Amino acid sequence: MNLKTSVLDVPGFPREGLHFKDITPLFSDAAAFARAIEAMAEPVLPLHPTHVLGLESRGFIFGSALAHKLGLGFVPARRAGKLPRPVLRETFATVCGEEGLEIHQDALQAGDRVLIVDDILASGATAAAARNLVERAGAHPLALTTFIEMVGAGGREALKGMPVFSVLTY
Ligand SMILES: O=P(O)(O)OC[C@H]1O[C@H](OP(=O)(O)OP(=O)(O)O)[C@H](O)[C@@H]1O
Ligand SMILES: Nc1ncnc2[nH]cnc12
Repeated sequence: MNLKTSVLDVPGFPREGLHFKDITPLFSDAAAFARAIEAMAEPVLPLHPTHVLGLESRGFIFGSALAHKLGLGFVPARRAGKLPRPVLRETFATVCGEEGLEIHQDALQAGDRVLIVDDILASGATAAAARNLVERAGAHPLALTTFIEMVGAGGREALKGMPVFSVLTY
């Protein structure tokens, strides 16, 4: 199965000069979505994660499916201001301005082995913020698993020292 047929290229979105990868066709195709989750699960099984940290919002879709498949708890990393109880917050720069990512202060504990899950790795700013949150919580960031990796966008460099697994590269 060629999963690239489930990803549509949208030049000019969300603005001129950017090239958006639309993965909604993957989600609506049960067989393709299942194959994507299998491909994301396979390399991380030997790491023995205890939790999945899913990054808002498309990382929630992959992350919750993966957590279910692996029998793990799911922790959401949300945009700033969305979680109701005390949080840890990391801010980072994106092409659209400054963003904040938060987890509940009590979401992870020392000794937890956390798999960070997102839909796409580009500059790595989002995943690096997530890794910092895991470390600040006293837990261990095991790896990032992402469906798409934009090679040459700086993601691997931003996550130096942490394994990165991706299913599709562009
Ligand atoms: O590696 P980076 O340069 O940080 O880019 C990757 C991030 O960009 C997208 O998030 P977006 O803000 O578009 O969120 P969404 O999933 O809610 O659409 C994507 O879901 C990743 O989280
Ligand atoms: N090229 C891209 N397509 C979709 N989401 C993204 N997030 C960062 N880069 C992206």
